[in-house]
Parts: sequence; structure tokens; C-alpha cells
Amino acid sequence: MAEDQENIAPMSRLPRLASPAKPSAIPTLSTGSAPLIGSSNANKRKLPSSPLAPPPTKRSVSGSSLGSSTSAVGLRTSQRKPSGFVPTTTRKPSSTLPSSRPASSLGTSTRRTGSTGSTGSASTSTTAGTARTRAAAPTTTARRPPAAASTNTRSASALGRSVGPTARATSRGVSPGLGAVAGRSGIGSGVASAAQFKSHDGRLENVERMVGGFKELIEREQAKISSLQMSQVDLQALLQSTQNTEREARRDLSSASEELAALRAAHAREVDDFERTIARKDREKRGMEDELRDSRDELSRERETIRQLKQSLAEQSTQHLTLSAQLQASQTQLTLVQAEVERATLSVSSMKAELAIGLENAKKMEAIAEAKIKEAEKDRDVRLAEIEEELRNAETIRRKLHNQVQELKGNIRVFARVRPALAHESSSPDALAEIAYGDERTAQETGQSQIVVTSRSESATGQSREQEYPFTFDKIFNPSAGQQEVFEEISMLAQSVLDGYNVCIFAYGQTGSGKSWTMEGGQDDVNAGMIPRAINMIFSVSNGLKDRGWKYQMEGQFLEVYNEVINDLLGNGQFDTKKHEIKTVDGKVSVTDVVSIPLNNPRQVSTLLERARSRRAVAATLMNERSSRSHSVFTLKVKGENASTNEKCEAMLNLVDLAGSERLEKSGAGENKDRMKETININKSLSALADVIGALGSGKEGGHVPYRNSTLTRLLQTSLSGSSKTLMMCNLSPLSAHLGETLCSLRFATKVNSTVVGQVKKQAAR
Ligand SMILES: Nc1ncnc2c1ncn2[C@@H]1O[C@H](COP(=O)(O)OP(=O)(O)OP(=O)(O)O)[C@@H](O)[C@H]1O
Repeated sequence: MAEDQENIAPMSRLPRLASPAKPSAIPTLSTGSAPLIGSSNANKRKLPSSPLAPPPTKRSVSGSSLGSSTSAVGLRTSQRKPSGFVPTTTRKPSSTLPSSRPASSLGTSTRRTGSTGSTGSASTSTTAGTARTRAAAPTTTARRPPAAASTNTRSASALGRSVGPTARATSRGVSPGLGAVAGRSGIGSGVASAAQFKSHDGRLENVERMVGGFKELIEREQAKISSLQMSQVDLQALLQSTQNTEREARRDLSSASEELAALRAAHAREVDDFERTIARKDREKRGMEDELRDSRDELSRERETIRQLKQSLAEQSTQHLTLSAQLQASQTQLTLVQAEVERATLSVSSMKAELAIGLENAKKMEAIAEAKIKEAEKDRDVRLAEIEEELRNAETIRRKLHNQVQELKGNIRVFARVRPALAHESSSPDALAEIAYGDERTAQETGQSQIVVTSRSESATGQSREQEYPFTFDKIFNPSAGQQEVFEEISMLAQSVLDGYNVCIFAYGQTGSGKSWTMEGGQDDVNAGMIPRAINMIFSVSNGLKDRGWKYQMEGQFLEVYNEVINDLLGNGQFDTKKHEIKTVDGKVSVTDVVSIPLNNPRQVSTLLERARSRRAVAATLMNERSSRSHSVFTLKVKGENASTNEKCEAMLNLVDLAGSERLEKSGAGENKDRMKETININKSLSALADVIGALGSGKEGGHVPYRNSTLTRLLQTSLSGSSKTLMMCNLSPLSAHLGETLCSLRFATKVNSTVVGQVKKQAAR
């Protein structure tokens, strides 16, 4: 049954394979055999992947018969590209031509053929297994073509056997099968069966022919496969050897590379060493060059030195000759000198002996002299003490005499001073007044100086009238007298303050006559006025009196009387707003609330004067651009104490710069009420001063003296009383235009000069 089924199965398939409806069996078979061919072509299909594979057009041009075309294709391919397989297989030996693949493919194709043509799968499997076994054989026996041929023969016979039984089975099976079919159909139609048998036979023949063709084809393919396998083996061997060669080459290359790297490193090291060596050599070379240069320089210097030495040697040789001659002469002279020295040595010895005796005598004389010097020094000290005593006595006598002279001269003395004409005033000769001065010698003999002022005028009848006005004073200074000359005359008076006498010096005169110049003077030392000079002198004398035991304390104040009101010129602020009153306590006049500055040196005085000057009320008038419209009073209070003689004294020096004494119409103040008031007050105070002096000069003991008529006379009361020494400096203008005022001043001064005021008294400190 199984066998029948096996036989029937192929039969049922055959019509599909070679159906009469399909006139062309080959095309049908070729379609049905596609797997076989495809299997064969599977190998071929891989070939086109090779660059050497034939173009597909050629394959399509193959013949219409499958066997012939396939064979032709296979043959053409193998014939056309016998060597083309080598590279292809060489490239893809494992994928393109696996050793087991042909067998497998063949087996597959055989199986399919078997499944197509045979009726039993067992036989097909066996055939296939045989085919696989045989197909595998060429792999191992690839190098034995005859064996392959026999294998092909066996394969072919195997195929033949597999086909044979099939055919036989078919022939056997058909009959029973057909019989059974015929039997079952009940139609015993011999004609139809015979025709079918004939048709089957024809088909079988065709199939057998095709099988024969397939066999040939398979054999050719197997031969090709064998040759390919052989090529593959060769190629694999070649590949193996190539790989080995490559590995060796790589190893060689790697070792060569390592060697090359080592060589390069060594080379680099050598290059570095070489470069370092070159650099070192360069440095050495430069050093050597420098040394060479130095050596050359040294050599040239040495040569120069040698040349100079040679020259010097030549010169010295010449000198040597000269010196040798001189030496010889000197030696001769030395001999003479030595003889002389010997003689001198002898005389020195004798002189030394004399000197020793002389020294002895000198020492004795020195001792005597020292004793005499000490004696003389003692005598000198005694004498000095005597002289100092005499000096002190003389000083005391001098001061007594001085004061006696002052007393004899009278306690009010009058000096007159004519200022020089200023630059702008002496342009015309008529500008100056005619003023004559008495003889200097006569003045020294008599102690009185004369000044004569000549006044020229015309009478009503037109006759020229000339009148001389002579005046005599204690001292008259002409325009050429300087500040120092004037001060020398008043210094003894000012110095009296240190002896305890009140002293008052005031400058009187019209505006612009030189009062301020006389009292304060200019800024420099040469032109310094009476105030700074008197204070300097007092400081200087007081310092000198320190040796005689006197110590002095001094303080200064500076007041101004303006319009009968007292201003403190040393007060605080720009203007003095305090009201000051004059009080008389114990016969001493003092002013309330005024600043009194202790003075320790003359520099403080100059600062004080400057401060007072800046605060002083100065108003411009027609007469003098720096006209002072107030009286200024500088007071220096002096307290002295002598510890050795236990004497004490206290006195004050008043230095007064009076306001201008001109008449009202001359000052030009008539047009200005303030100026008029100033002038009235100035004239009032000056006339009060004249009245006081007149009263004092009247000689009436205990008579009334109008001190209270003006602030000025009240302020100067102490200095104007009989107990003080007073000096009036009458300042005069040299201008003819001021002649009238000059005569007025001279008359006022004469009045004062004629005043004899009591006895000067020394002020004892209380
Ligand atoms: N002896 C002198 N030598 C040189 N110049 C003098 C002399 N006396 C005065 N003068 C000059 O004359 C001018 C007037 O002098 P000063 O101001 O002293 O006059 P005064 O009498 O003080 O006037 P006033 O009353 O207005 O203050 C000043 O310019 C001063 O420098």
C-alpha cells in the first residue's frame, strides 16, 4: 500500500510536470526544475557578484532548451572564466564555495528531483544521502580527478538507480494502479490504456533523456565543483600561506618598526648629543675667540709696555750715566759733608750740654715768672675791683652831674628842628623861607642855639620891608640833621627815666612840619624816630645796669586824644569803644581801662608801635596827606630795683606827638564840619597846654595851673609839673608859605623855653 501510495504520488505530480496540455515539456520542466537549476544557478548567481562575472545579457541569450541552455551556460561560464573562479573563490572562499555546499545543493536538487521523479521518499533519502556522501568526497579527493570522474560515474549510476527503480516502480505500479483504476471504473478499454501507455512511455523516454541530460549536467557541475573545490583548497592553502607570510611580514614589520623607532630614538639622542656638543664647542670657540682677542689686546698692550719700557730703559740708561756721574760727585761731596757732620756733631754735643744748663735755668725762670704772673693777676683783680668801684662812683657822680645840669638848664627844655624841603616843595627858589642858623661853636660855648627867620613884605607905599626874627633855644637842628643827631641830644634826658625821673618829650608844630617823623620816624633803622630809639637805648642801658645790681620791669601803653576823647591804641578790636577816664591818685595821673603791655625787648616795642599806627585816626587835610588830627601819647612805665644797694625807682617816659598847631583858615578844614571840630579841639588843647606852661612859668608858688582845661593837659599833668623833665621839640616847615605858622610856633616855643618850673625831683618807688 505504501508502495502504491508512493507510486501514485509521483504519478499525480507528473501531469503537472509534463502535462500534455502544455506542449512544451521542457519549458514546464525547466520551470519545475527551477530549484535544481536554481540550486545550480545558486552558485552561478554568486558569480556575477564577482567583477569578472559575465554580463546578464549573455545569460538571457542562452538557448531555449533548459538542458542545453543550462549546460551551455554552465560550460560557457566555466570555459569563459576558468581562471575567473580563482579570484572569486579566493576572495570568498568560505561563502561562495563551502566545502559542504555542493553536496548539499546537489543533495537538495537531487531530493527535489527525487521528489519529482521518484516515488519513494526512503529511496530518495538514500539517494540524497548517497549523493551527499559522494558529493562530499570531492572535497577530500579534490586533487584526484580520476576518482572524481569515478565518483561522477557512481553518482550518475546512483541517479540512474534512483531513476531506474522509479521507472521500474512506475512501470510496475502503473499496471496495478491502472488496472485497479480500470478495474474500478469497469471500463476495460484497451485502446485508451495503450495510448496512455504510449504517451507515458514517450514521456518516460523524454524524462529519461532529460535525466540523462541532467546527469551530464550534474557531472559537469560536479566536475566544475571539484575543480572549484580544488581551486578553493589551493586558494585556502595559498591564503593560509599568504596569511602566514603576512603575519610574518607584520611581525617583521613590527620588529622593523620597533627597531626603526629605537634607531630613530638613538639617532635623535645622537643628534641631541651632537647638537649639544656643537653648542658646547661653539661656546668654547667663542670663549677661545674672546680669550684670543684678550690675549691679542694683552699682547698689544704688552708690546706697548715693552716699547715704553725700552724707551724708558734707554732714557734711564742715559739718566743712569748722568746719575752715576752725579753720584760720584755726591760721594765726593758726602765725604766732605761727613767730615762736616762730624764736626757739627761735636759742636751739637757741646750745645746739648749748654742747652741742658739753659733748660735748667729756664725752668727756674719759669717758676719765678709764674709766681710773678700770679702776683700780677692778684694785683690786676684788686685793681679791677678798684676800677669798678671807681666806675660805679663815677657813674653815680655822672648821673648826679647830669641831673644837676638838667636842673640848671631848667626842667623844661626846648629844641627846634627845621625839616628839609620835600622833593615836590623845592621846585622854585621862592618856595623856601629865609631861615638862618647861629654859629655852632658859639652854640657849644653858650649852650644856646639861635635861629633867625627873615620875613620880607611890601609896605603900603610899595617899599620892600625886611624883618628878622631871631629865636634862641637849647638846641636847633637845621634841615640836614638826621635822626641819630637829634637823638644824641635827647638820649641823656630819656635815660633819666632809669634814674627815676619822669620824662616828657613832645613834638609841637603845624601840620606837615615833621612831628611824626621826629617821634616815630621812618621804617628803617637809619630813619627810626625818637620813640624807638629811646626805648632801644633804655633797654640797652638797663641791661648794662644789671651788672650793678639793677633790675627793671617795663610796660608800655599808647593813647590817642582825638576831639578831647581818649582812645586806647593798643586796645582790642579796630576801634576802642571803651570810655576812659583820667584819675589822679596819690599825685599820680592814670587812665582807666587802658591796655598796658609788658615789654621785655625792643622788638616788642616796634610791634606795639605798628599796632598803634594802624589804629590811629588819620584824616587827610589840605595841609598834609598824612595829617594827624589827634595827639598821640606813648608812655613807657619803668620800675627799677637794685638788690645790692637796696635802691628802688619808678618813673615814666611820655613821648607825645601833638596834633597840628595850624590856624583854622590854613588847614582848609573850614569847609568840613568834622575837620572844623577837630581843629577847634586841637587848638583848644594846644592853647590849654600854653596856658598850663604859662601858669607854671608865672612863678607863683601854689598858683592855679589850669590842667583841667583839656584832656591833653590833664594827661600830661605829671610830666608838666615841676617834678618832671620836659623837652619840647618845635618842628618847623622850611617853606615860605608856612612862614606865619613857623613864627607862631617859634613864639610858642620861646614862651615854653622861658618857663622855669620848680625843681626836678627824683621819683622814689613806693
Ligand atoms: N627831618 C625830616 N627829614 C626828611 N623828611 C621829613 C623830615 N621831617 C618831615 N619830613 C617829611 O615831611 C612830611 C611831613 O612830616 P610829618 O608827617 O612828620 O609832619 P607832621 O608834623 O607830623 O604832620 P601832622 O601834624 O599832620 O602829623 C612827611 O612826608 C615826612 O616824611
